[in-house]
Amino acid sequence: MSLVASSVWATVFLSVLVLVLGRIVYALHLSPYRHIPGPRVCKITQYWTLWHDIRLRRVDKIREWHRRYGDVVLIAPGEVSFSDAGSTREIYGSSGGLPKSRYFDNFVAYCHRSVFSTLGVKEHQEVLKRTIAFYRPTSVFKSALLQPVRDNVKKTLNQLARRTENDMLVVCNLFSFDNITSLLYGPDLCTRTIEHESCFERTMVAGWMTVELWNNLLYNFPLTHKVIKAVLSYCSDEPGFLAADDKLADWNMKRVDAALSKPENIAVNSLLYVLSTAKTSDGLPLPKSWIAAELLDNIHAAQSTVALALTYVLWDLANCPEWQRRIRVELSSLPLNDDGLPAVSNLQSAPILDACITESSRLHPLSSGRAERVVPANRAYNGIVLPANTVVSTSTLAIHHRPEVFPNPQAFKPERWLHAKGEVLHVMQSCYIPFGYGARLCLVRGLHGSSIRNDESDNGSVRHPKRFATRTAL
Ligand code: HEM
Repeated sequence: MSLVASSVWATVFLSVLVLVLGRIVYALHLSPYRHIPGPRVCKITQYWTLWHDIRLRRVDKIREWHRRYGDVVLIAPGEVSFSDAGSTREIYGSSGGLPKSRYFDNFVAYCHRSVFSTLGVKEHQEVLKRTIAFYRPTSVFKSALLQPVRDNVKKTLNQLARRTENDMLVVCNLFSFDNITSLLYGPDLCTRTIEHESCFERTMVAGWMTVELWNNLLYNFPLTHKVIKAVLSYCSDEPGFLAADDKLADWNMKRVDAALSKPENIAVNSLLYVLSTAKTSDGLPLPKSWIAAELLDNIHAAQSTVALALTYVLWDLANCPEWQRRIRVELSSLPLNDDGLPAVSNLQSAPILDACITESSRLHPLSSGRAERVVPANRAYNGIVLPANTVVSTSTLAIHHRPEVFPNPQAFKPERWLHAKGEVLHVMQSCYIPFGYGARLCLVRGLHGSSIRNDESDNGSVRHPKRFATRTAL
C-alpha cells in the first residue's frame, strides 16, 4: 500500500475513533441524560433499542431494564421509560397535556392524521369531535350493527372447534377483521372471511399478518425495508410480498367510494355513517380522504389487538380447566337471546369471565409499548428532571408486572381481580393500563364491560367509560 493510501486510511480510522470516543464521553459524562439510570449502551446510541424493536423484543427488553434499573430508565438518548403509576398519571393524564411523539407519523394514511395519529392536544380534541358518536355504547350496541358480530361468534367457535392450535391466531384474525368491518362499514359492506375460504379479503388478512411482522423495520429503517421487500418479492416469485397494507388501503378507499355514491344505504351508527354526516370546522362535509383515513386507522387499531387479545385469553384458559369450568357455569346461568348467545348487557354481570379477560390483558398487554409523548419544557418526573423534547412513555409490560402490586406477576391468576377490595384494588387499577391512560385512552375502552377502571377511566365523557410497531406488542 502506498504511503498516501496508508495515511488516508489512518486519518479516516483516527477520525472515526475520535468521533466514537467523543460520543461515549459526551453521553456518559456531559449529556443532560447522564444522570438517568439505564444500560450504558442505551445512553450512547438509540440503535440498541431499535435493534430489539426490529426483533420484536423491545417490550420484553424494556421490562428487563426496569427490573434491573428501577422505575425510570433511559432506553435511548432522549427517550425515557417509566413503570410507576404516579409518572403514568403525569405523562398521560388529561391535565398534563403532553403531545404524542413523531412515532405516530407512521400512522398517517392518505396524507391525513386520524384521531390516533393526531399529535397535539388541541388538534386531537377537534378531530375527536367528528368520530366520538360512533364509540358510544348506545350506538355500537344497536342490534343492526352488532348482529353480524354475534353471528361471527358462533361461526368462529365452530371453526376453532375443528382446527388445530396453530390455526388459532389465523381464525382469531379473520374473526376480528369481519367484526371490525361490520362495525365500521355496516352489515351490507362488511366482510365474511370466516365463511368464505377463497375470498380476496381472506388472502389480504393473511398477507397483512406477515406485513405486521415487518412493520418495525419499516418504521425505523424505511429504506432497508424497501430493499428487503423488493428482493424478497423478486426471489419469492410473489410480486405482492409485504404489499397487503397497500392492498388494504386501496380496498378501503373503494369501499368508501362505493358507499358515498349511495349515502342513503350507509348503515346508521356505523363509523362510515358518523363520518359521512360529520362536518369540518367550516361546516362542510368531510373530504373523502379524511373519512377513508379514519376508517383505515380503526381497522389497524382493532384488527391485531382484538385478534391477539382473544388468542391470549384462549391460550391462558387452555391451561386452566378449572377457570374454563367456572366460566361455563357462569355463562350458562345467563338468559339467552334468540340467537342462543347471552345479551351484551348480561355479560356485564359475568365477573368470572371479566376477571379472566382482565388478567390475560395484564399478562399480555397488546399495545406496542410506544405510547410516546413529548415533554414540552424541562420538568421532573418521579424526581428526575428531564429536558424539553424528551420522549417519555410508560412500559405497559413493566407496570403490569410490579410484584408488590401483582404478587407472582408471571402467573395467570384471575382470582386477584375477584378478591381484591378497597385500597388494594385501587392500587391494582392504577397499575393496569392495557387500553392506555387518560387523555388518549382507547376509544373502545368504555365498551368493555369490565369493572376495572383506573383513575382517568371515568371522567364523564364517553371515551373514558388502543402491532407487531404496529399497534400491538409481540
Ligand atoms: C383489545 C383490543 C384493544 C387494545 C388492547 C387497544 C389498546 C389501545 C391503546 C393502548 C391506545 C392508546 C395509545 C396511546 O396512548 O398512544 C388505543 C387508542 C385507540 N384505540 Fe384501541 N385498543 C383495542 C381495540 C380497539 C378497537 C376495537 C378500536 C376501534 C373500533 C380501537 C380504536 C382506538 C382509537 C381510535 C384510539 C386512539 C384514541 C385517541 O387517540 O383518542 N381500539 N388503543
